[in-house]
Amino acid sequence: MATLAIQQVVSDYQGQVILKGLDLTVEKGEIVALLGPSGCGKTTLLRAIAGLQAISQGSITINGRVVADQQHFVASEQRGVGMIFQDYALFPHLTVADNILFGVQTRNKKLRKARLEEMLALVKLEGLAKRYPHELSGGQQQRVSIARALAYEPEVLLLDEPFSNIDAKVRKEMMLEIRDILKKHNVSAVFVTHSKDEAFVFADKLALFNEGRIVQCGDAENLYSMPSDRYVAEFLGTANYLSAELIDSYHVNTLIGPIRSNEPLELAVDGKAELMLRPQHIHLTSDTAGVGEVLERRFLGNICQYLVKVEQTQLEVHSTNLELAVGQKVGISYQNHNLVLLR
Ligand SMILES: Nc1ncnc2c1ncn2[C@@H]1O[C@H](COP(=O)(O)OP(=O)(O)OP(=O)(O)O)[C@@H](O)[C@H]1O
Repeated sequence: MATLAIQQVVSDYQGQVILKGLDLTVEKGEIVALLGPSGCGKTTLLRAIAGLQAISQGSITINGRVVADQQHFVASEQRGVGMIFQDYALFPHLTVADNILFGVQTRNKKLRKARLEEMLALVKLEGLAKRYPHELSGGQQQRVSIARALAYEPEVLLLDEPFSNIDAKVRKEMMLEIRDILKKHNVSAVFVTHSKDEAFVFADKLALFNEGRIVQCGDAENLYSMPSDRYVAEFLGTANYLSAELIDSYHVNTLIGPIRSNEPLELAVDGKAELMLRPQHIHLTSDTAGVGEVLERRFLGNICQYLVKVEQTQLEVHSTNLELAVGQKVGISYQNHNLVLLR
């Protein structure tokens, strides 16, 4: 049984439909990123799961218990969800210890003390129990908010842009550390972000949003290498497109010659499509009789980013060949992979 099941959820604000029929499941111990640009409905879905936003259609089920549908609305505090916000939302007048123990039900002093110590050790804040939030760094405050959410032993942990206030220099390290904590405790989590880089580092599975819909859901590698459309392809990285015509179920003809796919291709009846190639799939060689011409060269350290013109098409190429100059003719080949054809 999935920890969280969202089925055909629709939600609106004053008649404006924000979530347009979403399906999503989160398995036990899985971390799922709700990823997409600003205003696409990620936070609205998180709020609907938390019970802070009503849904008008569909259902939300946590460990087999319906918490929201047309007949049911379980109050937020009875859903077993923990929330971590962008601004940490700690109680400023409570110490670290009291913040962490805020949602812990038991009144048994021994159990409370043991839970506090376990949580402080987990988030590496031993010795800071008596401090107040304003006496902590941003990263330490974030750890307290995590300890508070986990101390309550939520069935699902919800995180709303939890890393956006953390200094870019330590953000990745912090994300890996928190991911490690969630994995150790087998916590099921849903995490909102507009950053693909954060989603790649922190999540097991990505649900990519566009205007109130989930356009594709799966692990990062699968979405990156097998996007269902141009929106997904471009949200997750640079994409080049070449007009392609199907030769047979493994080959297409393109401006740079025939290209072979490792897996059989699926294509519309007319046999025409756009072939998506990532910048690192294209190889360049110095060749005076080559079909391409280097228009731009940008040195990026271990690679060069080239803009190459082939007839009317421009391709962005990331290459470890640093020797090519602007104006030079180049031969173009490709790395063997499973081709992606889009309409
Ligand atoms: N309280 C509200 N009243 C009316 N409309 C709202 C309210 N909150 C959000 N909206 C609208 O709902 C849409 C989705 O907002 P939401 O906050 O879910 O997006 P988001 O993907 O989380 O964006 P961001 O990354 O900017 O937080 C937006 O068009 C927004 O203007």
